[in-house]
Amino acid sequence: MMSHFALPSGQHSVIPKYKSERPMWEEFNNHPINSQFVHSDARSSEKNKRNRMIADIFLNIRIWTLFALFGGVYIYIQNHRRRPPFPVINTHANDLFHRKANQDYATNASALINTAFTTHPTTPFALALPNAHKIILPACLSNFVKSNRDLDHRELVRQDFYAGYPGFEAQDVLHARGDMLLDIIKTKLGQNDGIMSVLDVNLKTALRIHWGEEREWRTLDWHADTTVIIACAASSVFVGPEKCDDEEWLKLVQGYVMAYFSAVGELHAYPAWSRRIVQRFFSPNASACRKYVARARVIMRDVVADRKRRVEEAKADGRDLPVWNDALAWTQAAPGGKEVEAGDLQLSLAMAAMFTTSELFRQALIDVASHPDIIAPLREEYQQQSAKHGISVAAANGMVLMDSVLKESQRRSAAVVALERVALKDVILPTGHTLPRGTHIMVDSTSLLSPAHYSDPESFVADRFLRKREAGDNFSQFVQSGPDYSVFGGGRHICPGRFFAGNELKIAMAHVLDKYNIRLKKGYVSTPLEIGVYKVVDSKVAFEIRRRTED
Ligand code: HEM
Repeated sequence: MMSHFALPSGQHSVIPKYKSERPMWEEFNNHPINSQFVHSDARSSEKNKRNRMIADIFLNIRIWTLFALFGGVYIYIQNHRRRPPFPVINTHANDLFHRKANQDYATNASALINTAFTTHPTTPFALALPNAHKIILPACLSNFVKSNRDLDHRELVRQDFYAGYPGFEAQDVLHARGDMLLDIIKTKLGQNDGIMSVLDVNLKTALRIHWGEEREWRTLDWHADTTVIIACAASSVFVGPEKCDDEEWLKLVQGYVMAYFSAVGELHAYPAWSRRIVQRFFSPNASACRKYVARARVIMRDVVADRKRRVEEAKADGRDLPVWNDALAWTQAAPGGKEVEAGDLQLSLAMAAMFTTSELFRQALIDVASHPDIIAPLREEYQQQSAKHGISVAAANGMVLMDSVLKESQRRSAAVVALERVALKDVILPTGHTLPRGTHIMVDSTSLLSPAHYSDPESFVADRFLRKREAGDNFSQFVQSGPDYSVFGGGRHICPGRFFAGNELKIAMAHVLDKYNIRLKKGYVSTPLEIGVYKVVDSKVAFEIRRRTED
């Protein structure tokens, strides 16, 4: 994965290479200058004495008893401290190291939650995750959670995703206390006609390069060939023309996102006290993150310097100044933007946008390929809208069937919880229960697959949300959040990137359907994979494509 990395030129000359494989202290003792102070016989008898002392310590039963005692007290305190003031639904007797609880969580979370609601229909209960207890609140509290300012999303993400650890700087930037990046996402990315044509051109190019022009059926390299399409589209708007189709940059952002989320998953499994040590010294994914950050900073500093140079040259020549319409330019122009490493900003955008959007792209592709009768109406809708409005926000807004398809795919592949928050102080719930400060909460979202809310909830119904929308339901558009639909969150933390994600996905899906025939391998039935309370799109799909002849 790292082979594409060239270290910044000249770096080897500033970092002196340590010349010996021996431990540093051994070198110190053996160095002529130091050894002259110690006579060699005296030195060896000293060494023997020291070795005997170490052996004595390790063979001493009292020392081991002390170790065991401290260990036991530590585990007791940890378990005691971690116990929440609500019933835990995956607790087991004699499960000292939470192995059974973790196993239950990993393989059976949604069933556990559904069962728990039969005994606690309107009151909170707790779910033990490998890194913390999470309190699950009933969906009837979702509006309370969305509007309560003492229940914070950003602080939760900072805690759960280890902001402040070296290599995880993208997280620090994304969930920093200021609003610079969020404002840019909200104001510049969402409803900006200027970026629609950029997305359009780059998606066409990305599909031609990565999916090809082959007129015979072939199977995609599913994960890589779908992620790269979203990476190219997003990069065209985030980093701009210099790097949006640069192979090293595209690999870097995809590699960082993958390494970062893998490292976070690994760290969850370690006790809190050891995570910084593991992250710093024993996690290859975290170490990859540090290298990616260092390289991203170098690349982005060069791009920023080059842009500055071009502006200066244009000024000197009396030419019109060059203008860039991308997140790099917007952040550079924003107050405080220049103080943040441009590389970190880019990685943080990639982290927020890449995984979420490419997962939904994959799910929508699977759903549409599994329901081929919907393909012709979707193609027709795109043709009509682009003929009427050109490639624009208005055209994307007019793609109402595609909007419904995306929301339906999202409904079926969403996590069984939403609205993850941490209590910044003690919070009294409308149920009368108190959430102590520091409590992590999630709100039940199992209604997304409940027959009480959706007829035939397990099935993909392409126009389900379109019909609701036509019947006057205000919460049925892709970007809308409602009391029972919080896949983009809600309240002041609602995902600011949802408009951009919607536009990007609509154009990406339209181009795929316009240019390719798509299908799943014959007989293949795909379902999302549940990992705890989250779901990931089927990663093993044999997804087949063929370039269409009509153009
Ligand atoms: C299908 C794609 C996406 C999904 C499903 C998604 C989902 C979410 C969710 C669930 C939240 C938490 C909201 C809450 O709990 O109230 C969130 C927050 C956020 N999202 Fe997205 N997101 C997507 C795409 C994007 C994109 C494309 C961007 C950026 C360009 C983005 C940027 C952010 C940011 C910055 C936050 C933090 C907001 C805050 O803390 O106030 N997201 N997203």
